[in-house]
Amino acid sequence: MGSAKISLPLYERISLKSSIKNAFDIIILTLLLSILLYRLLSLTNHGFSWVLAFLCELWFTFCWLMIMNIKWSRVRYKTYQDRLLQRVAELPPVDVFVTTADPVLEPPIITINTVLSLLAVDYPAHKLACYVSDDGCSPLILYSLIQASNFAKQWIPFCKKYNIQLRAPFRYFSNRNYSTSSRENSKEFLQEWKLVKDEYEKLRHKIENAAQKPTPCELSGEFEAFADIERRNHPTIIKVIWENKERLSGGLPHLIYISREKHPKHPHHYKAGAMNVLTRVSGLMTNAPYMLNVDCDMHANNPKLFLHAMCFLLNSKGQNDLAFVQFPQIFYDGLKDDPFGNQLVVLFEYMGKGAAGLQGAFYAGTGCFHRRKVIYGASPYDKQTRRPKSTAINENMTGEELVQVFGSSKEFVETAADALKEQPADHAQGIRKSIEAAYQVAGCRYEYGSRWGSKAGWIYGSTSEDIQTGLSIHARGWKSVIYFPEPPAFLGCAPTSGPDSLTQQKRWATGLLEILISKNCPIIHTLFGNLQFRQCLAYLYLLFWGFCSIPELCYAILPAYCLITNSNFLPKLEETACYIPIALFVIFNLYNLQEYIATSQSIKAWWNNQRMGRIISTSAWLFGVIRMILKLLGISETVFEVTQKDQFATDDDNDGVDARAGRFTFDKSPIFVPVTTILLVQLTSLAIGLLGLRPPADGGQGSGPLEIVCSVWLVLCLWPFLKGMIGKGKYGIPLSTMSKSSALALTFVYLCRRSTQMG
Ligand SMILES: O=c1ccn([C@@H]2O[C@H](COP(=O)(O)OP(=O)(O)O[C@H]3O[C@H](CO)[C@@H](O)[C@H](O)[C@H]3O)[C@@H](O)[C@H]2O)c(=O)[nH]1
Ligand SMILES: [Mn+2]
Repeated sequence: MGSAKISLPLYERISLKSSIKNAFDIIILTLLLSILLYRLLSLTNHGFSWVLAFLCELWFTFCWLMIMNIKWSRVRYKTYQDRLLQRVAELPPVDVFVTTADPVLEPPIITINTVLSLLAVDYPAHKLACYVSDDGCSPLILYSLIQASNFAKQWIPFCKKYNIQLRAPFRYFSNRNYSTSSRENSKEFLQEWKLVKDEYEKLRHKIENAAQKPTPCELSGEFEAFADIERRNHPTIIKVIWENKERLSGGLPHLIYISREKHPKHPHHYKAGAMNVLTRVSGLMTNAPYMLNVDCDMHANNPKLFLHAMCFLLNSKGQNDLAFVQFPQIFYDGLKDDPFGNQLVVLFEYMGKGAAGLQGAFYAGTGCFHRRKVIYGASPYDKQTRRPKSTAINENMTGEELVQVFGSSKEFVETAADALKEQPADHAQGIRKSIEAAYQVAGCRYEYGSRWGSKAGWIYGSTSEDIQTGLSIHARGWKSVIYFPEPPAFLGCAPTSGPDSLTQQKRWATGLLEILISKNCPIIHTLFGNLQFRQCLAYLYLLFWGFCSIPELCYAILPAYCLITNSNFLPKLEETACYIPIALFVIFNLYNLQEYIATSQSIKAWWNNQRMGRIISTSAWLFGVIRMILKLLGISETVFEVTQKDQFATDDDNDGVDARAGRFTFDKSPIFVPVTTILLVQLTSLAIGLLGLRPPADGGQGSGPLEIVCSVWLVLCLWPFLKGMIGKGKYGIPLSTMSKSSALALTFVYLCRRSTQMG
């Protein structure tokens, strides 16, 4: 092996700068600034609506600047796996974490498919350990994992022998189109295929049957710990389901089940808490220098994904300050044309790759490889001094300092010291030797008096623990990348209903605002830490999502207000200035549409996303703000509401998916009130405007066609709600929501009318 080869980089970073796109960004910015200027110059001739419009547009311009900041430095990467295998004699160990929280919302069959896909990746099995955290403390999950590990003994050799690409069995067996190679058509293969498929079907039935029963099996033996326990009040349960004792590279990786202790009196910090328990228990058992974390619904879709990640993490040149490798969240069996705007393709393509071109990609909570020492709170080396940038947590800490940060478990603190020094773990005694210590560090009181959740591990205090944790990593000066391999590394489930998407967005908005008002605010990290200025702006763009609801709401109400009061907030068609908003509207939407087309999505998907954008910002994000205020006032705590995961196609086609699946459904939740109200207000104002019921205009400033166009556009955006007004059952807006919204809409119309009479 020549030394020239050794020095070849394992990945390449390619800039995606596009001057055409930048030109359009600038055109849009110029138009926004022109509107602002026009409003300032004509402020004296106009009243309240003009000022409000100005303030909203000021906010939109600010947001646009932040968006430009992210998009202007987009990068993509390319990895060289062949060089990796030439360069490293031995691949490093990786601990894999899977989190699940509710056996009903997250069916175990989905979780075990994720686990099976990860156990079967192309990576030496004795370097892998898979830890499953079950926050639902469900014997069904343990039962399913035990069954799955038996099946794995057939599944993994089968995948490796025939080099199967899709290693989540439910996906593989529902999709056979690509098995075209001659080997895969041999008689031997077909026989084995049939055998494995039958075994998988048996496994599936076993789990489905077990799910029907109150308990999956008798709660004795391995399951005794689950007898007489409550989900929110129970001791720790840890089970080593499988240990690769002989440390065979072709064997089955370790598989460990963990349900951490819970007690109503002690906060458990949702997913972040679960991740920290996984971190500690794995530290005791295997202490791999790298860890991969995935949500239970995100199966591995590319068997080489670990090698891709290692190309980044082991590339000596950039190695020193690269903290994590994120893979994008991509969803399988998404509904046609993304009716609920939750497939996030454009978000990852532009914002993900954009942030990667700054200090680093955002951590998205799943599909991410971390360095253990980074999660433990270490800082990167300063290039000049060759010392860690910040001295708080580092490899030279004394035993006492380690205890202050990592808690009182002597065993764990020893492993943490090794992890910080990047010293390989000693596996001689097997993983069961530390089981007692593992019970201790999984206890609900363990973290008191330590720095878990503040300086070490996943950071607490936000329901968007992913962004918060990534931010604290970047704040120490680390970098990160996002990589889009082909085929995608992971595929997961997106929420399959309108309400679920709104709940998810509400949680995100709340969590992001929680970060903004915490001491983890990016502005503080830029002033006093190592967060780069442009990266800070990129974070602010995300953290402000919730606040966008207020200008969006005001701007949505403006055309209606103008139609009802016969005033205007946009220039008249006679004025040349009217071309500014018209041009902005057309160019902005075409620009946005182009991003959907460039990512191979349909025009309908663009339309659905932009319309969900209006719905989400005026409902879910608004509730995010309300939740944050309630938390600030100490009235209620924020909670992590787990998203329902559905498994679609188990048969050969997915046309079987209900044609109505994309239709919006409603329930009694107050989250539907604002949008319903906006719609009612638009309809009323259009009726007033079109039927000539407007009051006389004040000095020739009456509303014009542009206000009508805005109002009609909004009605089109809120079409699912219009359908909901006449829909029945779950497709209809409940009467209680309708009455609340009607009352609000009537009050609004009345107030508008009164203001004209008084004015
Ligand atoms: O108390 C809890 C709550 C949730 N989870 C797990 O957290 C994961 C994410 O939950 P999900 O309901 O799927 O939320 P999503 O909105 O789909 O998740 C996105 O947003 C979250 C932050 O809001 C991130 O943690 C996720 O990684 C990211 O995919 C799942 O594996 C859950 O099992 C727990 O382990 N414990
Ligand atoms: Mn999810």
